[in-house]
Amino acid sequence: MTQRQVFPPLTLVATGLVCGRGGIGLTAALSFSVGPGQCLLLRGPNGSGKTTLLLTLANTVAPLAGAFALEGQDPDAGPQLHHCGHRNAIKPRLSVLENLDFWRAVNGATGIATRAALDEVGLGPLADLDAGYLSAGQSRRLALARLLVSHRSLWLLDEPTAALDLDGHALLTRLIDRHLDMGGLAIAATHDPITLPDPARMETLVLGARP
Ligand SMILES: Nc1ncnc2c1ncn2[C@@H]1O[C@H](COP(=O)(O)OP(=O)(O)OP(=O)(O)O)[C@@H](O)[C@H]1O
Repeated sequence: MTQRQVFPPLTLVATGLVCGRGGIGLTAALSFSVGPGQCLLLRGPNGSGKTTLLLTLANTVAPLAGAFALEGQDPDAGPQLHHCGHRNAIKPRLSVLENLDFWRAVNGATGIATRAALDEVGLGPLADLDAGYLSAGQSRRLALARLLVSHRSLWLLDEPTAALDLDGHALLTRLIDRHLDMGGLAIAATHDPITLPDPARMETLVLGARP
């Protein structure tokens, strides 16, 4: 249950959505909805279209058929989604803090302060290190920190646990759960288990093997 509706109450509705690459369909016609305080887990074998579905919902790849909409959106409210893709989009010559400041400037300073976000993901002590020196898991934590400084209703997360240690998994669970508490919504493609304290908040969509 949503504890306090900080984000606008949006619902992502997909109807007969077929996603693909290069004109080749990867998914069946998908119909689903994700409302405030809900998380949809995307599962399925390699190549089944999880990343492609996320890219489609991020308006990066055009759907082959069907449609989706973020219902309840105020057209004047600016971007409502943040896509956390496979790559961490880190600039190696900038410090960890400068990387996050950059993204906060690009996305709009609507979330929490950059130092607070770094503390939250455990990177506070590394704020002044060149980001190119971060380990794989630390780089992933920096990508997660971008979610916190950006304050977007809809999180699209592609393999968010990649390279994270057990503490990182717990961190991710905590971040998603708090986001849902605030009435946000999340869609996460993952091969790892993600378990929220309230399982009723989470649904799973399994994509099939590629024909
Ligand atoms: N331009 C293209 N033309 C044809 N097929 C493509 C093109 N670009 C990507 N593909 C194929 O589309 C599929 C992409 O799958 P996608 O990355 O969405 O799957 P996934 O479920 O996220 O996989 P994984 O679990 O491995 O991350 C792959 O099989 C890839 O080879």
